[in-house]
Parts: sequence; C-alpha cells; structure tokens
Amino acid sequence: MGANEHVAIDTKKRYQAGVLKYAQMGYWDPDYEVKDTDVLAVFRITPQEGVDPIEAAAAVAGESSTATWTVVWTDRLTACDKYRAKAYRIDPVPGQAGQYFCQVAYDLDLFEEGSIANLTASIIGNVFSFKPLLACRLEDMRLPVAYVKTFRGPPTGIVVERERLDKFGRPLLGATMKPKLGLSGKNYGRVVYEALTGGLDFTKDDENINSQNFMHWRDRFLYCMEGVNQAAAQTGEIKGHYLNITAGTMEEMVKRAEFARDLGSCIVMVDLIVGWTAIQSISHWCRENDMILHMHRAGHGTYTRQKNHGVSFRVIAKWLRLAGVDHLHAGTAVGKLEGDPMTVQGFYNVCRDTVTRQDLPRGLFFDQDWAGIKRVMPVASGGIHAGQMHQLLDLFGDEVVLQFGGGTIGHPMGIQAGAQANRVALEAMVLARNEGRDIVNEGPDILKAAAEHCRPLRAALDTWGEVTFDYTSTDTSDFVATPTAA
Ligand SMILES: O=C(COP(=O)(O)O)[C@H](O)[C@H](O)COP(=O)(O)O
Ligand SMILES: [Mg+2]
Repeated sequence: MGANEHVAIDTKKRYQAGVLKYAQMGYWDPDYEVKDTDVLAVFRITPQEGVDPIEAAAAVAGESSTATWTVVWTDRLTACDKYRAKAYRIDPVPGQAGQYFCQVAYDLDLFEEGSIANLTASIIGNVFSFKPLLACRLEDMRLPVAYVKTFRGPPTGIVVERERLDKFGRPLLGATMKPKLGLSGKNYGRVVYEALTGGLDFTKDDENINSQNFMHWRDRFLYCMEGVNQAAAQTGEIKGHYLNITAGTMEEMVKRAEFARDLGSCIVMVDLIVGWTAIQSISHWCRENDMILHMHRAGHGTYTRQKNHGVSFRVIAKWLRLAGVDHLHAGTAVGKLEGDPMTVQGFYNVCRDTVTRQDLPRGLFFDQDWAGIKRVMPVASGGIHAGQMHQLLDLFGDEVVLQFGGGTIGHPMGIQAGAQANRVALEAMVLARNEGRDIVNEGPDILKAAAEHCRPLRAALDTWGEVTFDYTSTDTSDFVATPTAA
C-alpha cells in the first residue's frame, strides 16, 4: 500500500467480535483535520518485515490511546470516535530505508490536566514494546496551549533567576565537583569555596552524590554553604551551590530541600531519574520557597541517544519545561558527551523560546506556543574547557550555564586558578562579541591575547587547548545532507 492512502472501514462489521486491523478500527485517517487543541506526536517507526507502514502507524495510534488487539464492544459505551487517536500522515524517513515518520493526533480529553505522568503513560506506555514494530522512537510533540496552561512550569525562570543573582549580559559559569565520589564534607566544601572565589557563579553536586558513608548529606550541605557564604562575602557576588536533594523517597527529598532552604541556599538539584511525579512535586515546593530548581538529566542517554528507538531529548525537554525545572542539562555539542550541534541547538530552543518554530534541520517538527510559561536556563556540561569558549558562546549565546568540572578542578595551578581561567576567557569572549568581532574565527587569538594578562588562562590553554572530542554523533537530523560539525 502507498503512503497516506485511505483504508475502507466496513461499518457493518466494525463491532463484530474478533480481530480487525487497527487501520480498519479507525486509527488511521489521512483526511483528519488537526484541531488547535489536539496533542500531536511524531513517531519514527520501523515496521517488521512485511508489516504495512499504515497499519503500523494505526497500531501506534491505537495502542497509545484506546485500542487493544481485538474488537471490544465496550467501545460503544464511550464517545469512541473522539477518544480514538488518529494516525493521519506517514512519510518515509529521508535516507533510511524501512523507517517512517508517522504523525498522530490525540484529543485533549484523553489527558488529565497538569500531569506528565498521565501524558507519558499514554504516549509511551505500551507502543515501544509492540511486536509488529522492530523499533519506535518518539521524535517530537506539539502540546496545545490549552494543555500547556494546565501546568505551572518553571518555578523561577531565566529572568527572575538573573534578577535574584544580579548577573546579566553573559552566560553563567559553573563547575561539577570532582572526583564524583569519595571526598569528605570538609574537603568538598573547600573545593566549592575555591571555585566560587575564583570567579564561578555556581558549583554543583554530581548526579550520584546523595548521602553515602564518605559524606552524609547534612555534612555536605553544611560545608558547601559555608563555602558559598564565604565566597559571596569575599567577592561581593551572589554565589550558589546546587545541593543535590535526590533521595530514596519523596519525604526525604523534601526534608533535604527544607534544610537547604534553612541554610540559605538559592538553588537545589534533582536527577531526572527521580521520576515525573517527584519532579512536579519538588517544582511546586521550589515555587513556594523561592528556590531555583536545577535538573540533571541523569539516565537520559539510555533512551534518548539512538535514533531508531526511544524518546528524543527534545520531547523530554518539553515535558520538563511543563513539569517545571529552571535549569536543564541540554548538551554541549563540543564536549565529551553525545550531541550533534544542530540537534543540541534544537533542545536549547525548546528551553528558551516563547514560541518554538518548526525547524527540521534542528529536529523540531512543530510550532510550539509556550503560552507564557517561563523559560528554562539550559546547562552545557560534560568535557568542556576554556579553550572552547568562542564555540560555546557562538553556539548557545548568553542564556546558558557553562559548566566546567574537570576543566576547573583539574587545572595545573589549582581550583581557584581554574575558575579564574574560565571567568577571564568568558569575559574576554563576551567583550569581543559585543565589539562586533568574529569570535568563531578569531576565538583562539582572542583567548591567546587574554592569556597574556592571565597566567591561569595561559596554563589552561597549554593543558587543554588541543583537547577535542571528535566522534560521530548518533542523534543527527534526517533533514540535512551532511552531519553538522562543531
Ligand atoms: O559530571 C558531569 C560533567 O563533568 P565534567 O565537566 O568534568 O566533564 C555532568 O554530570 C555531565 O555533564 C552530565 O552530562 P549532560 O550535561 O550532558 O547531561
Ligand atoms: Mg556528572
């Protein structure tokens, strides 16, 4: 069968007991007119050998809304024509034999308001294990304004965060504590103090720092906040440390958040692995307690990285903006972790736009109106160093936290010097950009010139200047001829 053809539905046999194809049950409708209030999803499907792509698309629509494998007479006790999701379009994926993009529309009434848990239970509940499909990936979603409005979104947002921090006109700078595990509370707090006095705005707990025997969480919180407060007093700048409150239960997470608040922290952090309901709960807590919420996307690579199966990070970013996080790790393009530059810019747009426009080379399939919901500050983190400052500023602009963990703490002259190198590199690059210079091409010279007056920056460039992570990206756009290079 060719693409986007009609499938005849025999209305007399539609409710006879037995098995019908999903398309014949009404889950395929190429004439469907999308409503402004519909939730839309685009899936990349790879049907098994011999499975008709239209039937595969209809099965995805069916299993993610009302259907099961056989006709059920209870459909007739419902407004089943409305509740049935409709696959309305399929297109072969350019250059990928056997793969199709299929678009599915869901009526708004299928979803509970303000619950990502409910949305995901439908959209990704069953279909990814479905036997007729070899693989399935949720590429993008359009969330209608009527649905967006049922969420409160980021508790703080970019504008209010900058006002609270009193920092404008440049990216923020952070660092992840290293080593990831094993430091005692006092040594850990010392690293925080040095990095912040050296010129960073934030330091950060790593994703797996919770409350292990080498450093119980209260020790960490106490020593970190001592470092934060001393650095703020010494530099006259507002400083923060993302205290990771991730814990085994929601009650324990709230307990840790309350202690962070009582110690005067302006920010707390959770890992994505705590789950959607916990994220929404802690987001509401942050809103009520004037706290910035930092989200580390720990674990996402298990399902976001491979193009043929899983959920794209652009969808995760959309869900997280609704769920309500203020900071979100969204990739570096140039660092040690997966990230095609244009794909990563697409994630940044999802975080920062008021209206995100369709942009296929950046992986964005739909226009998305954010309905005034606050904007999320993306975080670039993972294997970046001062020598890449021009690329980072060019790729991501000002509304980003640039986070150098090893690239601060591994500095040959010490942690404070590592922080100084990053701050000087950043300020030199922002100044050059504001003066109208071509930072992409002149970047290395701008850094060298700044390093003449800053020994820590010279040492950073000597140590890491040549370090690059030139590997092939897996999550690239299907709509550009060649993969983009950083
Ligand atoms: O530990 C680090 C970075 O350490 P370093 O700066 O020493 O490489 C972060 O957990 C990762 O950046 C997460 O990745 P992502 O930000 O892509 O989720
Ligand atoms: Mg980490």
